[in-house]
Amino acid sequence: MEKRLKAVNHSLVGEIEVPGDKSISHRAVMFGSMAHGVTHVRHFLDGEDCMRTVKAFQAMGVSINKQGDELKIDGRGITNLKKPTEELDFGNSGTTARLMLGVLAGMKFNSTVYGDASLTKRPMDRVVNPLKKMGAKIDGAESGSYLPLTITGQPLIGIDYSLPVKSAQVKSAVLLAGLQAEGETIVRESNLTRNHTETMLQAFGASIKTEGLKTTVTNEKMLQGTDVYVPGDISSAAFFIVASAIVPGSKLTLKRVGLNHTRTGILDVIQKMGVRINILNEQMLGGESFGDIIVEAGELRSVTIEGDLIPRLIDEIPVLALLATQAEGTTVIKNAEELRVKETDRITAVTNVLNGLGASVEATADGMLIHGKTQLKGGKATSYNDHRIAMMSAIASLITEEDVIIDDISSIAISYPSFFEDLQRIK
Ligand SMILES: O=C(O)C1=C[C@@H](OP(=O)(O)O)[C@@H](O)[C@H](O)C1
Ligand SMILES: C=C(OP(=O)(O)O)C(=O)O
Repeated sequence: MEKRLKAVNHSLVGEIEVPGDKSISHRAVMFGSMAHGVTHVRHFLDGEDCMRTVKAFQAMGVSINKQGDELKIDGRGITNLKKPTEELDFGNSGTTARLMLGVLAGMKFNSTVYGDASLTKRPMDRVVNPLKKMGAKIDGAESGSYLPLTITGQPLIGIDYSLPVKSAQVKSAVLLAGLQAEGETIVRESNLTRNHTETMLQAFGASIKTEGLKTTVTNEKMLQGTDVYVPGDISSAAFFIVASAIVPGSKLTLKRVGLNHTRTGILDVIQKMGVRINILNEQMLGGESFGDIIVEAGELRSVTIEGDLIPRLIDEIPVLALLATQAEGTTVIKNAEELRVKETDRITAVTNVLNGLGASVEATADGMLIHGKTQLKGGKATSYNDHRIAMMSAIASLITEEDVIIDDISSIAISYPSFFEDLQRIK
């Protein structure tokens, strides 16, 4: 579905509560299903990706009832999950695919999993390799590097594994397999990636311990259901944070947004760029902190985004690149090669879309150079069927001289089905 968007000629003012965090929503469904007893989830993200995870567990015999953004999960326990009634379709969801491989590897049954055209191109060997070291039997194209994959459930043994990629999905897959493995499973990271798996597993009663960059989990088949509140997704809030930062005179409040330190790189970067941020009403539930973020536009300057910061803002880089087009000087983004294996190659996609709208962006092997400040003109934008690229283009339209026409906005339902309603509310 194509969409034409017009610029605004006034500042943005108002309040938005973005939907629940995608990473936390996936994990709530998984751990609630694998636990014994009932788990209630509040402010669940009712997006296409998380629904893939819901459907996978329903196919394994778990009763999951959804009413609006609330879920009631009647957990079956890890050992009582049933052989799926069908091949599992993970759609566009990398998180579902990687984490579910860790769950399925140690089951007593066999399963087959597949995804859409984008997911079929994304690397699965990063997860399959450590799982094979644990004793898993996973078959598919190129030694199991790509979906579709067939998993022959096996007894697993713990490993001590150093992550070769900065990926929370790989870390989580190994930890979830570790719950079913004999002995200890240790995962070591070189950069801290999002830690929602570790935090939530603790709330479900797993014996898991993190010391610096090392996480250890032991066999735990008796997770206990608990209630989960899902804070707003900072990766979704990012679009409105940037909107508020690029439209002169704006002041937006984003209510109850997740503020887990492993996810707040965007707040550090935009403050360095000159955006004014205030955090109010900070609270903590289930080990996850959240609060209201107030964002006020200011004079923007360029920054360098690299190293340890990258995993803390990886999904926000497309919209941060848009922000950088409005900053004086050259913004350098490096060490972000992971962007090349997301829903699309996001380095190529962001460069092409922003240049098409009138920006000056150079792609590099592991990032981008964004020369600012440029007046964006507008015109056609390709979404590459990637939700984050489509939403970045929609936010760009707020400041273009002419309309922006996005070729297809359907991918936005992956992570933010109510995006245009929220955009309309502050426009
Ligand atoms: O664990 C997760 O929920 C996620 C981890 C990140 O992926 P990688 O683990 O591939 O970096 C992120 O890009 C993705 O949107 C969600
Ligand atoms: C990369 C993303 O998700 P996933 O890996 O789950 O497809 C994303 O939401 O930007």
